[in-house]
Amino acid sequence: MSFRIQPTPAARPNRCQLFGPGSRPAIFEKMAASAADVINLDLEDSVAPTDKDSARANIIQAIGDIDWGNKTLSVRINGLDTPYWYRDVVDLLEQAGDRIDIIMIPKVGCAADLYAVDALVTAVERAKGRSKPLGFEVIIESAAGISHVEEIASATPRLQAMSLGAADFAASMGMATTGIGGTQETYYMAREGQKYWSDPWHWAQAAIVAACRTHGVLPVDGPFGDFSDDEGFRAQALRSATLGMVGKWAIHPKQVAIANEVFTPSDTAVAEAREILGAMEQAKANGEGATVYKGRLVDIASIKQAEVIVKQSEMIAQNT
Ligand SMILES: CC(=O)SCCNC(=O)CCNC(=O)[C@H](O)C(C)(C)COP(=O)(O)OP(=O)(O)OC[C@H]1O[C@@H](n2cnc3c(N)ncnc32)[C@H](O)[C@@H]1OP(=O)(O)O
Ligand SMILES: O=CC(=O)O
Ligand SMILES: [Mg+2]
Repeated sequence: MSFRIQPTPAARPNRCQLFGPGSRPAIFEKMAASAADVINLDLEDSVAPTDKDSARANIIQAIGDIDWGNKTLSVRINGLDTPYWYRDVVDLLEQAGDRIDIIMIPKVGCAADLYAVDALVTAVERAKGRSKPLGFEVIIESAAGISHVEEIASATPRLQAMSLGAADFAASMGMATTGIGGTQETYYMAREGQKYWSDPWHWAQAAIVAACRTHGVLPVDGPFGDFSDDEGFRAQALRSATLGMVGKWAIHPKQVAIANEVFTPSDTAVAEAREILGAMEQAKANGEGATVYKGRLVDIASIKQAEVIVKQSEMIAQNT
């Protein structure tokens, strides 16, 4: 381990973030009743420009009126290149009360974007005497965002989570696709007449996970647009979990259960992790740093791997 210890991210479940347009208040109660850990009420791209003001008013009303239980409640504000974002921040902080936990800042391109929002949020919080500091989450969904991902991850102590936004990311990168996440038909290797599909999101996800883990931020996989494709959603979520992400967005309620299942360590995985910890306890008692578990090497690094699974499982059990 480096002299600098890797910080621990917020200890809260973030297996699924369920989105809904702020211009569709009829679904807010359904979102609150869902099994998602995080609710994202949207003011940005699912809301038409003509509906921005009414969507903001809907969300402010609903934050106070609806029982959101123990969910993390987040509002996605508009991007810093729009005329809407400052009004989103000011009205939410001045009118929505303390129940809002986080704002999600889209299309972040550099640390200075977060500095600007932090300055505004801090001023309004001080003016209003808000007792609970507002958290931030960001979406990496542009060429600039992925290029500056590490400085963004370290930009402010308010930052709790960072998502990959596959739709805008693809557009910004000039990728030849209209698909939102998942397998891309044209991204394959060919050998002996067979196609072998590859994962065009992998490198961006890995960069996000590394930046997040360096700075104690939760790495999250963003939307999977084809909500009729459960198998595709599950495969994408499994790849994200394997890379170190802690959860995934749902853009339709049917995706929530799959995300929760994938990002909750299974009983089998937890049992095996505990057995590895037991095997290493025994090894330690024997004065050994390494031993054999089910025919494979386990050593002191295996303790840390097993602890990731056990701690995640315990944290979820304690908070859901
Ligand atoms: C690229 C990005 O930025 S993604 C993030 C921004 N996008 C969003 O927020 C979009 C969120 N999703 C939606 O708006 C909707 O789910 C849509 C438009 C995709 C589909 O909506 P519908 O056509 O109503 O879906 P469908 O008919 O299958 O809905 C089934 C039920 O789930 C409800 N429902 C639909 N979406 C949601 C949601 N996001 N949250 C909670 N409930 C929902 C419907 O009201 C319906 O309820 P009912 O059975 O009581 O009538
Ligand atoms: O905002 C999300 C995206 O995929 O774009
Ligand atoms: Mg986007």
